[in-house]
Amino acid sequence: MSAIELQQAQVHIQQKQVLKGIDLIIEQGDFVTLLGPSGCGKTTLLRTIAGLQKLNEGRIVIAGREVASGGTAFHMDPAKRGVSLVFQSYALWPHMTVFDNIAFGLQIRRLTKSEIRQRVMSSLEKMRIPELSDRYPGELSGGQQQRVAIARAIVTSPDILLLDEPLSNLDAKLRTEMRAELKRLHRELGTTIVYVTHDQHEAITLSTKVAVFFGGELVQLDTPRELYRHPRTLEVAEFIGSSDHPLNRIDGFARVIDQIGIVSTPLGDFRVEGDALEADRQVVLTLRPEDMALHEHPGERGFIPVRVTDVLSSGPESLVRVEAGDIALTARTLGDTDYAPGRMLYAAFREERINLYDQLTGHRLEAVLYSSQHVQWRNTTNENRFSLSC
Ligand SMILES: Nc1ncnc2c1ncn2[C@@H]1O[C@H](COP(=O)(O)OP(=O)(O)OP(=O)(O)O)[C@@H](O)[C@H]1O
Repeated sequence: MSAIELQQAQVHIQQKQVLKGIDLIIEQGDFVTLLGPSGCGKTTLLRTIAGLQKLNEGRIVIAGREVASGGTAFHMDPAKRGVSLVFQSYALWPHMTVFDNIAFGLQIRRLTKSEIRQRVMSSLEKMRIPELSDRYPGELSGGQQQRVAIARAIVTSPDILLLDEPLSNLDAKLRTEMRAELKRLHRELGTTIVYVTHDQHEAITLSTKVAVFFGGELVQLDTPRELYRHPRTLEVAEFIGSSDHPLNRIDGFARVIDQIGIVSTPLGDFRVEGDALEADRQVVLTLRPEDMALHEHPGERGFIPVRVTDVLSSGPESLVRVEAGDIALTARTLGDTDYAPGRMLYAAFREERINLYDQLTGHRLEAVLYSSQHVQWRNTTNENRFSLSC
């Protein structure tokens, strides 16, 4: 039985369709991150699962029980859904001690005093802050307040924990620390976690699966590794790993010649195997900066000559920006690389990491590309071209 199942979930807010028919299955014990740019509907989806937002169309099923249905206008009370929500703002009561903040949810369940004490302290221990139990929220740092908010959410042993950008108010160092804590907590509790963030680094390091949203639609649900390696659309490819390490994009034209699939690009021809090349079409090849190596010599495999434009070094790694004719490319290298602008180098691609997209639809084509081992270097008038030899 899945932990959460959304079927064609639609939500309208003030005449606007904020969620456009979401189909999403979250398995028990998963740590699923809802990721996407600001305004794509992540928080709305979390609030709809929690029951703080009404569903207009579709169904939501939690642990086998229907909790919301657009068709029958059924809406189960949030308190009965077996979920616990932690907000971005910690929402602690300032006039209560940490202990009382956490105990509050248990007191209304009519547990005995000793049961409450035992559960509150166990929850504080899980968050590694038992010594803070008598303090007031105003006496705590941001990171400590966030730990208390999470301790309060787990004290009722919910089956599902919903976290809405819980780390966004913390500084970078604390955020890294809390990420590790959340990962540990997930491992130890085995609770299903649904986590909202627009920070892709956070999504990739924390989650068992990432759900990527654009404009109220779920575009891809995958493991972090698959999402990074095989983004389903160009939009997802650009979004994942974008800001610091821009994706390399090369336009091409795919066709079949003598039953061999070929993609012609300004950098040369690639041989393609796959079932997606039945018709001539404009395509885009993408390659991450770490999948392009730079060499000082041309080698035997027909590396592509490139000219260095600049180098951005951050110490542990360097981004080397180069040009191959009109095409700008970025390579990511380990260490403090230093090439003078204008220097000629030779680029080699990890072909198995190249993704191919239909330029018109932006969808990824199922295809495998081969370049160097099938391509012979040809010294033509245009030094950036190399040609196919099969
Ligand atoms: N109460 C509301 N009134 C009007 N519009 C709303 C309301 N809540 C959400 N919206 C709209 O719904 C869309 C999705 O909002 P939502 O907060 O779910 O996005 P988000 O992906 O979580 O964004 P962020 O990362 O900025 O928090 C936005 O266009 C937002 O303006």
